[in-house]
Order: sequence, then structure tokens, then C-alpha cells
Amino acid sequence: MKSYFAPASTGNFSVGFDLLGAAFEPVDGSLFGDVLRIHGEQAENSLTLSGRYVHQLPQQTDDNLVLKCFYAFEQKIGRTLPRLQLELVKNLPVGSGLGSSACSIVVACYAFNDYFGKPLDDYQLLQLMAQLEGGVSGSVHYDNVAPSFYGGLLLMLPDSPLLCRTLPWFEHWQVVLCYPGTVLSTKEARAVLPQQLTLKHSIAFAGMLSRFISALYAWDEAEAFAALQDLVAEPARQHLMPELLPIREQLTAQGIGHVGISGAGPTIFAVCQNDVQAKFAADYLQQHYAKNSDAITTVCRLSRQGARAL
Ligand SMILES: Nc1ncnc2c1ncn2[C@@H]1O[C@H](COP(=O)(O)OP(=O)(O)O)[C@@H](O)[C@H]1O
Ligand SMILES: N[C@@H](CCOP(=O)(O)O)C(=O)O
Repeated sequence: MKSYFAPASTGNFSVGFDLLGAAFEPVDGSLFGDVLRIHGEQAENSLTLSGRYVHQLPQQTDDNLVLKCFYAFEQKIGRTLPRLQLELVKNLPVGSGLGSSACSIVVACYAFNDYFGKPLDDYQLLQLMAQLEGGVSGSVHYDNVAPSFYGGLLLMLPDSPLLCRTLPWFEHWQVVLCYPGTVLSTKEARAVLPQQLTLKHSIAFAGMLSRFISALYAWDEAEAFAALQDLVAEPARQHLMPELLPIREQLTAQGIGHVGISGAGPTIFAVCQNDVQAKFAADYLQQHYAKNSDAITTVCRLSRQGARAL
């Protein structure tokens, strides 16, 4: 049996709509992401499902992204592959803003490529992942698949053969992620976005993202926090998450540097500079934002590692 893992990710990281994404792992060393097991080869593909969020997956395994990835991978490499006995351990909530669909896509594509002797290079594999993610969310965006695949904080580079590049990160930053337990589909959250930006708005967006990236390279933490502003998605999505502004007010009043929407929401992320802030944010979010038994609050650091064999 072979086991593979891919981590959770936060798309946008507030300031970089569709262009910035980060992979996270809990500071307690536990794994926060999906696991795919390949038990062996057989006449037909089969997929068994387990894990904390298995109940949020489609009833029909044929609708599961893991099998869609298998056939898309087979088509991409252009030869018929042996069928597999597969098991997905679904550890990330679906429609959560934690890159759940991307995580299953990344772990599946990574696993198939590794298992079948790496017929695709990283560039081809990432393109396939993004194309599959586009099929779920309605438009191709790399800001979840790329960090889940490579790890780290990544800047997408559209039209570059590199596709994305790793950015610097403040090592002491801890990111508290709180998923409230309610589902918000990425497709729906993308449908409320503006179709066009004015020239002034486009310049403001590009300016803020540039300011954040230059602050990272200059190791200027105050500037980095000042630049963590979402000028594109948050104004359009705020009504889907009415708790965001009061929560931000409470947490920033405690000195916490940034509070934003993880991906398309409803997960909220808080960027903290020390253990005291992280504990405060985690307790506060768990008390005021968690809504049911599906909710999860976790204190994370950047995951330098992306998809891998376990
Ligand atoms: N293995 C899987 N993991 C996550 N979602 C899956 C999977 N297989 C199928 N799906 C479907 O893909 C869609 C993912 O929804 P989406 O809002 O994009 O989630 P997320 O924002 O968490 O990535 C849902 O309709 C879900 O039922
Ligand atoms: N850039 C995308 C990110 C979606 O992330 P998800 O985790 O909610 O799928 C967007 O903001 O739509």
C-alpha cells in the first residue's frame, strides 16, 4: 500500500486575489489535509471514503474528484492505465475556503504521477491540477493547487513558464484558521465578484499586492501587515460573511496583525506574531465563529512541504 498527503491552503491571502496562496500545517505537528491510499491494482477502479469530513462528499464515488483526476491523468498521458483500489481520507471540510477540492485534486494527481513512474513533469502536473480545479470552481485559478502541491507562500505568475514562485515569509507568524462548520461553495462565492474593475481600482489592487511583496523582501513586517488588504473579493463577499468585520475589530484591538477570508470563505484566518496572540485568536474564533460540530479551529505555521508520499 502507498499513502500520499497534500496540505490545506489559503487562497488569495487577502491581498492577492487568485494570485497568492499559502499552505498551512498545525503547529502541533498533526496533518491537516487529505490522504490518498493506493492499495493495489484490480480489474476496475474502486474508491472507499473515510475521514472526519466524509459526510460532506458526494454520495456517488463516481462524482468524487479523485476518480475524475484518474481519468484526466490517464487522458493527459495518453495511454490506458491499470485500474486501482483507492481510499480517500477526507480530512478537510468541503466548501470551506481551505482549498478542500484542490487538496483532493493535488493529492490524487501527485499520487497517480508518482505511482505510474512520473510521466508528467511538475509543470504539466500543476497545469492538470489547475484545469481540474477550474472544473469545480467555474474558472481556472492556481492559488490553492500550487501551494498544496509545492508548499510555502506562493505568488502565481500567469503567462510565465514558471507558473508560480515562492515568496519570503516571517518565520514567527502563526496563522489561526477557523472554519465555522457551514458550507460556502467557491462557485457561488465567485458568482458575486465584479466582472470588471475600473482603471483606478486595478491600480489600487496591483499597488497593494506590490506593496505586500516588497515588504516581504524588505523584511518590513509593519508594512506587510499594512498591505494585507483585500480590495477585490472581500467587498463583494462581505455580505456572505457578516461576522467578519466585528471579529476583525475584536482581534485587531488585541494587536493581531491581520484578519481575513481564507479563499472564498467561510473560513477566517488571523495572522499572529506570537503564542499569546494565537491562543487569543483561536479561543475567540472558536467561541464566536464556530457554529456546529463540523467546525474546526487550528493554529498553524506555513507548511514548507507540499504534496508528498507518507
Ligand atoms: N474529494 C473531494 N473533495 C472536495 N470536494 C469534492 C471532492 N469530490 C467532489 N467534490 C465536490 O467538489 C465541490 C467542491 O466545492 P468547493 O466549494 O470548490 O470546495 P472548496 O472551496 O473547499 O475547495 C463540491 O461540490 C464537492 O461535492
Ligand atoms: N482565489 C479563489 C480561492 C478559492 O479558495 P477555496 O478554498 O474557497 O476553494 C477565490 O477566492 O475564489
